[in-house]
Amino acid sequence: MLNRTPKGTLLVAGTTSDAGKSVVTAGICRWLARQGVRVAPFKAQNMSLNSFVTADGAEIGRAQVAQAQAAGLEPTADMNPILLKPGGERRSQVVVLGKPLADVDAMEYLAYKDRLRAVAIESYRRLRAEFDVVVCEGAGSPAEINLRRGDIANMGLARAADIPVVVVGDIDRGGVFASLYGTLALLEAEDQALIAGYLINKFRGARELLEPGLDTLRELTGRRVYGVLPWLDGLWMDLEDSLALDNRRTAEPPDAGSHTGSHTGASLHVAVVRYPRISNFTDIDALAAEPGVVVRFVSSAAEAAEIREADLVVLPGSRATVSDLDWLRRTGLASAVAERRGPVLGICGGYQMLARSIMDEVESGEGLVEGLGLLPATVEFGPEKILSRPVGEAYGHRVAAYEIHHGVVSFDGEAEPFLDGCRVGTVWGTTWHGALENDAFRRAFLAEIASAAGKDDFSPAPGVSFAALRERQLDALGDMIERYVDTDALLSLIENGAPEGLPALPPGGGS
Ligand SMILES: NC(=O)CC[C@H](N)C(=O)O
Repeated sequence: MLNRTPKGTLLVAGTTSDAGKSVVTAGICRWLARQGVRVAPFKAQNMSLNSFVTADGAEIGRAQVAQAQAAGLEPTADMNPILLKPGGERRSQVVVLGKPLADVDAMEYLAYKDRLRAVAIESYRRLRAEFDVVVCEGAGSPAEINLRRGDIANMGLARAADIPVVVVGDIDRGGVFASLYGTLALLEAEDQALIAGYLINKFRGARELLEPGLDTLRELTGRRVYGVLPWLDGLWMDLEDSLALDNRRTAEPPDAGSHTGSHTGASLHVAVVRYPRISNFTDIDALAAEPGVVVRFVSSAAEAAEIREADLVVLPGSRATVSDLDWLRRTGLASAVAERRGPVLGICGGYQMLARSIMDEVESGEGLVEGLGLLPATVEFGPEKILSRPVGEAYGHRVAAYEIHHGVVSFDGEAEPFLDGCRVGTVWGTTWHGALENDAFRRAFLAEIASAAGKDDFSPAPGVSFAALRERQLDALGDMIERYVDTDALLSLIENGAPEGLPALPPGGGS
């Protein structure tokens, strides 16, 4: 426990996307919360297709939800006031304080920026008023100098609210010294004055070998290295965006611990279709967490065999149902799905694809489109976005879930109800995200899938608690901060702001 209540703030920036900002922010939140500090996470602007619905029906990025949990809080819209959900190469839906505001291309978005900066700063100020500490997460890199003028999430925020900044660099990807140095040096002097120092992330190897580089970095920049964080396996749950998923072929099981018991029978193979606009892929994490369930992502025609051979195929959520369905057809994966006899589960966008027809003047503007026709259902897109936290039942177990969609599915009497959706034979569809996180339901569903796939001997492990896994991950991140960060120095930065007299480096900081 700390001998005082620290009050203050910090912004965690990164040299690149996926440098580990979300993980570090979550870790700092958990570390502070464990010491009785009332801390809240904040990310002014997030670009992600993994989102969640707060208790009062606001849509925010999933990473801020995990960080709120790390802080012991219910998530609120203020923690991520602006969420950009890319739907095409250049277009995004702009979600402001949890509700969709507009669908814009990258140029049109510039016109919104001043207004949105004010919205974000108001959210930040509300959190500051309510909590002792606010830990902000930047977006991308603060040295995207082409975007600096309109910036809301990095130095634009830090300058507007006088927030000290630490920059996280990913040493595993290489070039960490150049990117840490260059990120600072490209910024203008006033921005540089807020960059207090660095965190090296994802380090594997001998610390002694790193030390000379750290010394040089300190000398060249006049700044601290607050810590060197180790490479940690399996700490990705909820804290990644879809960009990071590009590198992943399998959903790694988190460390389930020894208390969960084991499954019986042969492994169950799950193939998850990774379309270009896959959304809410955190739905898959609960499957990957089950011992004996092997999850693979399928994203090209070359992998069609996986679709044919898997025990279960999952069509997950999609931010662009009609164009992802078109992609499914062009890759030939659609016919592989249609030819299957074994289980298929469609979730939200994936459920919509399984319908007979999709009427969409809203998301794609394509009008009437033929679906895969595996379920006796039709979809009608509406302008209003449905954001809710439904609770229902299946297989005699309570299921708490969340919904994020414009498309409304209706099904006819041939189908049996399943959650809010339906089932015919070995094809299941639901609009609900997060259903698989409900442990008893997930086990019952997996047992049913196993028998439908002819693996009657499979029986899921009796004791996996998905909520407990999340908690353990957050604890591990809190431990990481406690162990590998100079926490006294970090606390002093949070309380006192960036030290006076930090040198400004050329070229950004003058000659
Ligand atoms: N969450 C989802 O999969 C959304 C599906 C679809 N894009 C819709 O808005 O209706």
